[in-house]
Amino acid sequence: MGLEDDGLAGITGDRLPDERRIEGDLSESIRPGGALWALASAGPQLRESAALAADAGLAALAEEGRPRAVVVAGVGTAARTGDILATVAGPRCPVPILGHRSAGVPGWVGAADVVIAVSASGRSPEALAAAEAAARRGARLVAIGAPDSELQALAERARAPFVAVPRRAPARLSLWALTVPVLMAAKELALVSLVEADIAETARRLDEDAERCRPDADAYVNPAKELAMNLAGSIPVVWGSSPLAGVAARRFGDMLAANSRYPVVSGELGEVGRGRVGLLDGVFGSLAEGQKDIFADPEEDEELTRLRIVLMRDDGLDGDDSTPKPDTRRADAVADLAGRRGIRCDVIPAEGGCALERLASLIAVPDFASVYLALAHGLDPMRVPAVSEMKDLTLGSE
Ligand SMILES: O=P(O)(O)OC[C@H]1O[C@](O)(CO)[C@@H](O)[C@@H]1O
Repeated sequence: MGLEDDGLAGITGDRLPDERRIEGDLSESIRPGGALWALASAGPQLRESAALAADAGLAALAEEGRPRAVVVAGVGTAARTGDILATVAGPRCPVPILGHRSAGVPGWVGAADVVIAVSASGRSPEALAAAEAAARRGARLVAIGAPDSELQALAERARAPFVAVPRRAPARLSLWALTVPVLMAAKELALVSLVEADIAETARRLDEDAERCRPDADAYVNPAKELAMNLAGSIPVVWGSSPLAGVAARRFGDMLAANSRYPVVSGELGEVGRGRVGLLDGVFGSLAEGQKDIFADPEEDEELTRLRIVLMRDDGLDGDDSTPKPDTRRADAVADLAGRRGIRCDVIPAEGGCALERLASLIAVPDFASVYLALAHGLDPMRVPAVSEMKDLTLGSE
């Protein structure tokens, strides 16, 4: 499709958010295939993918024992599954887990390694090139993506296991369907301990959060609508207080950019505290808040763009000695810093009894919030013209 067909003409929406848009008729988003429908299917996605992965012959991966390294290859949401694997495996994982976001695989990959190629469509040039390179170099390969895709054909030629994940929604709305097979592959390699109860509890939590965030629940009882309206008109700054919360923060960045079209700053507090936290003192931080004095023109004050912090707070799991306890002082400190400057801050606490569930507890509500924020601006969260145009303009450049 060319620029004229899918360019600026495809962009509709309103610069100013209007809460009435998310309290009204949302039938377009809740019909099968709509954005809210896809997010509400997170729990079922997880269960279905676990069953598909269990039947995909992943046990063959373990035949040659522990690998030297695991490379998760793909782009966008597919690449996020590698970040999730690394955080669920934790810092004591005996082998390195690396995300590879460009075509092919790193130069050192060879027969001692495992490559997990992930692509929701089964078509991304990056994942295809990774699968091809892995097979050529004799690395153990597992591929995850749409059934009957190029990726499946490639995996079959390489006699590698393939987990066929049905494609019912865009990749970013299929995070859980793509993630579970990656985790199950790592489980076969004894790199993560993921028991059935972890999957069941995580899926249950996703179901419960979907219920809390359902379209007919008003903003005062719906945490996603509340978060969306808190962020409306601001520059969201999403910081995670641990490596696990950092993954959730970056995921929220992906969703705010693609669905709500908001510029986002996201990261992990350990790193942020040594540099980026400086933005609290800038034009959109304390300088904007400083305008709130009794002499300020209220209209001008309203027009100022401000930062809004979302703090994803992970205080660790009692009794878990596989992961060092996160340093809670960082989360306290950033909330304090924001308070001193008058910058508003929403805190989302991690809950649950295992890493996967804790991650889900930080991702589910923000995922819904990104869609509600898009809808509040009259934007279609499913159509992202800039992404389609980018694809057109770079076709064949890989
Ligand atoms: O998972 P796939 O199909 O390889 O796509 C990779 C990425 O490309 C996009 O489709 C954008 O081009 C993203 O939405 C997606 O995460």
